Amino acid sequence: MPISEADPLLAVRALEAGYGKINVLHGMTLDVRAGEVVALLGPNGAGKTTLLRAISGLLPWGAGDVMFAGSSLRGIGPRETARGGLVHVVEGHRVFTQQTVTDNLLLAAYDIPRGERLARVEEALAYFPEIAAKRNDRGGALSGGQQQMLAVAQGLVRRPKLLMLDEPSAGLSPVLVDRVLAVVARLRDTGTAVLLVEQLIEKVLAIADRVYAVAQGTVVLEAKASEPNLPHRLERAYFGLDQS
Ligand SMILES: Nc1ncnc2c1ncn2[C@@H]1O[C@H](COP(=O)(O)OP(=O)(O)OP(=O)(O)O)[C@@H](O)[C@H]1O
Repeated sequence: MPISEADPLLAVRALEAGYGKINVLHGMTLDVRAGEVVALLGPNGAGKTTLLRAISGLLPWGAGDVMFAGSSLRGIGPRETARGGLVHVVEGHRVFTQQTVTDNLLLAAYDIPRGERLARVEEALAYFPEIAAKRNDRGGALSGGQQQMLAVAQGLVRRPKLLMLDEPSAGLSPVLVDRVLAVVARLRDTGTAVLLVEQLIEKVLAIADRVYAVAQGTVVLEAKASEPNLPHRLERAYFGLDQS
C-alpha cells in the first residue's frame, strides 16, 4: 500500500525489546516524518541504542510494531531494511582499515547497480571534503574522527530515506562535531529524514525539528526543538519530574 503524505515515514508503536529475559524498551512509541530531523535524548542506559537496533533489525523485538514507509519491519533483518531505505550507522562503527576510503564506500554500495556506484561514492564524499581529499588512503590512515565521518558517508551512499545515527559526535573534537551536525542539517534540506541519538543537547536542539526524551525504556517527553526552556524540561523529564 503506498504511503500517504500524512503517514509518518517511521512509526514505532508500543515496542517491547530487550536482551534475553531483560526487557529494555517498555512500550516505546514515536514517529519520524519524511524529511524530519528527530533527536533521541536521555540518560545512559535509557534504551536509545536498543531502540535503534530494534528498528533496523539488529535486535529482534517482541510486542508492538515498527512501520517504515507503510510496512511492518517485523522479522526483517538489517540488510533488507537498509535496502528499503532505512540505514543505521551503529555506535562506534568500524571502517575497513586495510581498504581505501573509496573502496570502503564501494563496499557499502555493494548491491547498488554497478554503473551507479561511483556516482554514489562521489555524492557521499561531497558531504565530507576532508575525507574526499584522502579517498585513496587506507581507512586505517584516517583519524578517529575522519573514520567516523567515513562511517556516516557509507550510510549516505545508499541515499537513505531515513538515516539513523547513534552518537555521531562521540569522541569527536568540537570542530568535527559541528561538521557532522552540519551534514545532518544539509540532509534535512535534501529531504532525508534523520533519527539521531545525541548527548550534546544544545547542539542537537539547534539542528533538530523535534526531540524525544527517553528514560527507562519509554518516551517521557516529546517536543518541538524550538520550544522554550527545553534543556531544563528535558532534564526534569529524565528524572520523572515533568509530564508533557
Ligand atoms: N548486549 C546487551 N546485553 C544485555 N544488556 C544490554 C546489552 N546492551 C545494552 N544492554 C542494557 O540495556 C539497557 C539500555 O542500554 P542502551 O545502550 O540501549 O542505552 P542508551 O540509552 O543507548 O545508553 P548509552 O547512552 O549509555 O548508550 C542498559 O541497561 C544496558 O545495560
